[in-house]
Amino acid sequence: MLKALNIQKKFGNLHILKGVNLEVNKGEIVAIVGASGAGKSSLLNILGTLDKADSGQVIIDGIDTSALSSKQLSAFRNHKIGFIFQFHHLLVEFTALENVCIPAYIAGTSKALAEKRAIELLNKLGLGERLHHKPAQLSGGEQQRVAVARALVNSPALIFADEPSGNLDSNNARELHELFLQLRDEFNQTFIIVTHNEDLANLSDRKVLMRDGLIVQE
Ligand SMILES: Nc1ncnc2c1ncn2[C@@H]1O[C@H](COP(=O)(O)OP(=O)(O)OP(=O)(O)O)[C@@H](O)[C@H]1O
Repeated sequence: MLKALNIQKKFGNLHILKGVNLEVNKGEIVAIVGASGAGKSSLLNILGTLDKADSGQVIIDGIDTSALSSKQLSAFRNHKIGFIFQFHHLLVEFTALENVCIPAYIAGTSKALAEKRAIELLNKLGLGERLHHKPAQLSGGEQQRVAVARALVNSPALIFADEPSGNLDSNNARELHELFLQLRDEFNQTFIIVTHNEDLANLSDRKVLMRDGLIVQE
């Protein structure tokens, strides 16, 4: 599903990633853990094609992403990758349903089909009664579940999450973690998650420990 080969990244004089190799299989939940500053978010951004490595390759679903132009890469991200961040980044002036539909519209899906898929997902995530609420009218946990539905709407091959439960209380965090397991079990969904949350790291299929720009244990 994903293969990263010898990923290197420098910011100025700082050597942030020093040759990271990682392989992730379909249907796997992989947690990237490690101390603050180890390079976890930098790695996630490169694996998710939001940032470019100085050298090395990221191959997703058999496609070498380093060979894609920026336009091809945008389309690739829209179709193949879903993102969930610590702060949900929902658009405040749009409803839950509209927020979930937006990536589908960008992918060229018709309004009818996008809404059908979005409603299915929002129902599944327990938000069937909240379709027309705007983010400010939703709880933090609900907002994050809308962000999960948005990440799923184009049926991505891979979901990247950076501290997805970092902004949630323990009950909402637990519910979100259970949702990830359910999506893995039902849809064989693949997740790569950066987290400091030990519960989430422990329930993942594999923990990858980063230290000082390298994976030190898989
Ligand atoms: N755009 C940037 N420019 C310069 N330095 C950066 C940039 N992004 C990250 N860094 C530096 O790279 C190092 C790794 O940062 P990164 O955010 O990947 O760590 P992390 O392991 O995710 O940390 P945390 O757990 O605190 O989020 C840090 O020293 C950070 O200051």
